[in-house]
Amino acid sequence: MKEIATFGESGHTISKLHLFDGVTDDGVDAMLASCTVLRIAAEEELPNMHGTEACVYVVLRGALINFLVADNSQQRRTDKILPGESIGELSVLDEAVPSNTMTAVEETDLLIIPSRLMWKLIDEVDGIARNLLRQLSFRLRAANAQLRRREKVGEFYRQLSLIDGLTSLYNRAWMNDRLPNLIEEAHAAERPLSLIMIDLDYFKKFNDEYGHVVGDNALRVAAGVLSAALRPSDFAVRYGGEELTVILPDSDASAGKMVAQRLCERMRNAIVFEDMHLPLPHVTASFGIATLDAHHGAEDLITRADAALYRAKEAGRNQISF
Ligand SMILES: Nc1nc2c(ncn2[C@@H]2O[C@H](COP(=O)(O)OP(=O)(O)OP(=O)(O)O)[C@@H](O)[C@H]2O)c(=O)[nH]1
Repeated sequence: MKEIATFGESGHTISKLHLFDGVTDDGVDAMLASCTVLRIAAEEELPNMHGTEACVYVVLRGALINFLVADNSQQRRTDKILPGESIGELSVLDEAVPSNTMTAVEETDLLIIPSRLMWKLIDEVDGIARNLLRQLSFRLRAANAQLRRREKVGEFYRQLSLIDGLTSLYNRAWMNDRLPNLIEEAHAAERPLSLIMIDLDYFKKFNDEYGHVVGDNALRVAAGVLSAALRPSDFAVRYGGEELTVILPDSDASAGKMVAQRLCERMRNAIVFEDMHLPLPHVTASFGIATLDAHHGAEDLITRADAALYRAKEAGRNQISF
C-alpha cells in the first residue's frame, strides 16, 4: 500500500462520492484537498486505522470486499464496496475498533478522511449528516436482512438435525428435547399422554437373511406405517437402531392400546419388498405402551414403556403389551 497523491492532486472530485450527494458547497473540495489518496494492491488488506485515528475510506477506483470476523474467528464474506461508496463511518462515530477487515478485490484507490475532518464536515456542510444517516440506515437494513436470512438458514439446519436421515422420522435428539415439554404441557392441562415403544422383531435375522439394504427398506416401511396411521398431533420418532417410538398427546391408556393394536396389525401386513420374483419378506414388531401418571416425567414414562415392550417380546413378539 502506498500514498499516491493528495485528493487535490488526484483529479477526482466529490461529485461521484455518495457521502457528498447533493452537496454543492465549493468549500468541501478545498477541505478534502490535503487528504491522502491511498493505493492498495489486489488482495491487500486495509489497516483498521490510518495512523492512530479512525477514518472514513471512500473508494475512488477498484473495489473492497468486507470480511466480517465471526466469533469463532472464521471469516465470512459480505458485500463489495464499490467506487463512490465508503466504509469506516461507524468507527468514526462511535470511536470503536471496526469489527471487519477489508481486502482489495483489485488495485484500489481510496480517499482517506480522518475522524477530525469528518466531524468538521458533518458540523459545517449541509447535507453530509443527512447522507451519512441515509447510508447508515441502508447498511442497518442490509445487516438486518442478512441476520434474518442467517436465522432462517440456522433454523433450517436445526430442524434438519432433529430428523432421522433414513426414515425421515424425528430422531432421539428431538425426543430428548420435546418429550419433557409435551409431558409438562400434559400435566399443566391435566390431559393424558401415552407413549409406545416399538421394536422390530428378529431384525438381526432379517438383516442376515435379506441384507442390510432390504433391512434399511424395512425400517423405512415401518416408519411409513407409523406416519400413515397417526393423527397430525401425534409424533413418530426413530429412537435408535430398529427401535421406534410413538408419542400420543391427549391419549389415555385405552387410546394408546387401540393405536398400538392398529400399528401392530398394519406392520404385520406391510410389504417391504415389492419385487414379486423374490419371496416377500414381512416385518413384525413388538409394542410396549405406557401412559403418563401424575408427577411422573419422561424418564419414568420411557422406562415403563420399555418394560412393557420387554413383556411383549417375552410373550412371543408381534403383539402389544402395557
Ligand atoms: N438394516 C438396518 N439394520 C439395523 C439398523 N439399525 C439397527 N439395525 C439392526 O437391527 C438388529 C437388532 O438386533 P437385536 O437387537 O439383536 O434384536 P432383534 O434381532 O430384532 O431381536 P428381537 O428384538 O429380540 O426380536 C441388529 O442386527 C442391527 O444391526 C439400520 O439402520 N438398518
